[in-house]
Amino acid sequence: MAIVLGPNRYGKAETRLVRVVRDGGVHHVKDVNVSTSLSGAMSEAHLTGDNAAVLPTDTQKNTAYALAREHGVGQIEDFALLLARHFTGHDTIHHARVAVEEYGWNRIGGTGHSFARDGGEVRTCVAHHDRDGRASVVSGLTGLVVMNTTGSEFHGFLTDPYTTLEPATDRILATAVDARWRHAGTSADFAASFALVRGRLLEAFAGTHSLSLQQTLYAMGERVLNACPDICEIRLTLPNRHHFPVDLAPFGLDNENEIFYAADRPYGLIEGTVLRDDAPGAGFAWE
Ligand SMILES: O=c1[nH]c(=O)c2[nH]c(=O)[nH]c2[nH]1
Repeated sequence: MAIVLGPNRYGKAETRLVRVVRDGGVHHVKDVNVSTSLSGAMSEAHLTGDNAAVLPTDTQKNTAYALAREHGVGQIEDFALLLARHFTGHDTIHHARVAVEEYGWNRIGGTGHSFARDGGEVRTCVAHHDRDGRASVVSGLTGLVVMNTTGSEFHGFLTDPYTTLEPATDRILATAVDARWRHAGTSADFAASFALVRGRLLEAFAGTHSLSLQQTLYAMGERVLNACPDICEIRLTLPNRHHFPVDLAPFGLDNENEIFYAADRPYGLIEGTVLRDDAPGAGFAWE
């Protein structure tokens, strides 16, 4: 029996980078969180402590800042690809994974330099690049909180001796959408495609008469794939933010679907992938 080194990677997690571009008195803000993760000829580093192949995580952080200065940030997918491609320019770095989150800021006060953070929604992406020139991009969003106050049912489910859930024919359906979608190529108009996907997700959530969150999930994925030829696969994670009608009978009050307890846990967690049946292989895109 021998003990050997298995898969490994390393990088700088969560480099916070804010870029301010000044157009006279009108400022533009890009607020991102960059995480790099590199792999390659790292055996000696692990086995003998020889660091000759190791590009320090500190350098990786500096590279994010420097390339933002030289090239701007632009669409996070393009910036992530730029960084990933850059790192694989080193002989010892065979593969780079770069994840970027973007936080939105909205203008306030009419000053040109005042902003308020854009709720809890975050735009995301993960780019991969290897030394053979293979690359992939997955875009996404998290924290898109949505609710339908009617148009949602859940009944006809499997029951057993532990079932207490009452069938529902008119319930609140609420979730915080976490969606990630895989592009077939690496050169999309990522701003336009993000806007299109976000719009279709919202449209499908609002427009689907739901018999379950699973059914809504599929409808959302299907709507995105129908609208975006460049996207071949979408993965959705939908926490079911349960809203339970409160029993007000002890107080002599009725409650016709009006007063709810918004529970934060436990929550149902509905996850699924919707893809084209001819989607090209994902390779390392989801790693
Ligand atoms: O849309 C739903 N899907 C479920 O699988 C489920 N399970 C549950 O208790 N409530 C719900 N709602």
